[in-house]
Order: sequence, then structure tokens, then C-alpha cells
Amino acid sequence: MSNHRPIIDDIHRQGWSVTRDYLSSAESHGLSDEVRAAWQEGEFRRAGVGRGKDLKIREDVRKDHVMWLQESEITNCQNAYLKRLDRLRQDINQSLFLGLLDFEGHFAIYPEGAFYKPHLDRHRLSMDRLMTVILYLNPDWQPGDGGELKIRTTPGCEDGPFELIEPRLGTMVCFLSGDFWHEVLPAKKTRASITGWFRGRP
Ligand SMILES: O=C(O)CCC(=O)C(=O)O
Ligand SMILES: [Fe+2]
Repeated sequence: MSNHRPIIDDIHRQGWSVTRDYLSSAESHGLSDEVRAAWQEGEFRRAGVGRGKDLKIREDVRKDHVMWLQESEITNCQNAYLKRLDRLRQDINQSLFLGLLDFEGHFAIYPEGAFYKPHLDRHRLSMDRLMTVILYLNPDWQPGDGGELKIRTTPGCEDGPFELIEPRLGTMVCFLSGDFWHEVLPAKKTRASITGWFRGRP
């Protein structure tokens, strides 16, 4: 519990939190190597907008590619991260009673020029995505490389004050999915991450 305390306090106070070096350097590098290998092997799909039969490829909205994490094909590095997230889920539930039930997530790649326009993560007509959790996997990221996460810090507001989060290796961001408008600024170099959601009752 103790190492998740600052995250829980942030969520309680403001609904979002940013942690540098959430994993050990070896764990983050391991995931970074895996995401790049899977990308080279062509295991990613164009990301869509919407759900189920309403899923559409909308290049004007988002231009990233994704590969869902699957229990049956989980690697050691992925398993270590998912275990860590499950502790976080339990710690948050214990302190904040959010009723987070499980996690779904995918690797994401934003090739040069890719972006994701401002949006909320909770699907219309659905309450199941309660908290967004993103881990960045870019060991060489430098100012000028783009791909920052721009998150509006006033719940429910599409404009107003914002934070710009650099997608550096090991930085983890989490926020309440239904409250915070956010976007990914155009990447100037290939940008890798794991994005996922703690879900509640559908
Ligand atoms: O990668 C990020 O910084 C945000 C991604 C995102 O907003 C999403 O996949 O819904
Ligand atoms: Fe999002």
C-alpha cells in the first residue's frame, strides 16, 4: 500500500496523478523492447473509435495502432506490470471505494505524425471504464519529440487549465476516465505506451 499512497492521495484530491519511474528501469526497458519487437513483427492493428459493431477507423480522430494484452500470451514483463496494477487497483478500492473490478489494456504505437484528438475515455452509454492508466515506454524521448499527453485538469471541461505530460520511459499517468478531457499531441518520433482501464460493473 505505502508506495501507492501518493497516487491515491492525488486521485482523492484532484482525480489524476503522474508518477515518474513507476516500474524499475529493467522492467520498463523490458516492456519497451517487447512493444518494439511486436511492432516490427506487424502484430498491431489500427485503433478504432467506438465499440463492438460501432467500431470505426477514424484517421481524423486518432492515428495510433494497438495490440491488446491477452492473458493467454502474457510475457513475464507484462505479468509483472499487471500484478503491480492489480495491487494499485486493490489499494485504491480500499481507500476510495471506487469498486474497480478488473483491467483491460493494450500496447499503443503512435508512428511519426500520429495523434489522438481531445476525448473522454468513457464510452457513451457505458459506465465500465472508471480509471485510465497509461505507462510510457520511450527511453530516448526528448523535448521536441512531441507526443505529449495534454490533459485538462478541470473535471468535465474541454478547455481551461491543462498539464502537458512527457511520454518518458517509466512515467505512469492515471485519471478518472469519465472526468478528464485529454489528447495526444502529434508525435514527431515513434511513441510507445501501454494504455488500459480499470473497469467497474458494466
Ligand atoms: O497515450 C496517451 O497518452 C493517451 C492515450 C489515450 O488517450 C487513449 O488511448 O485513450
Ligand atoms: Fe484516452
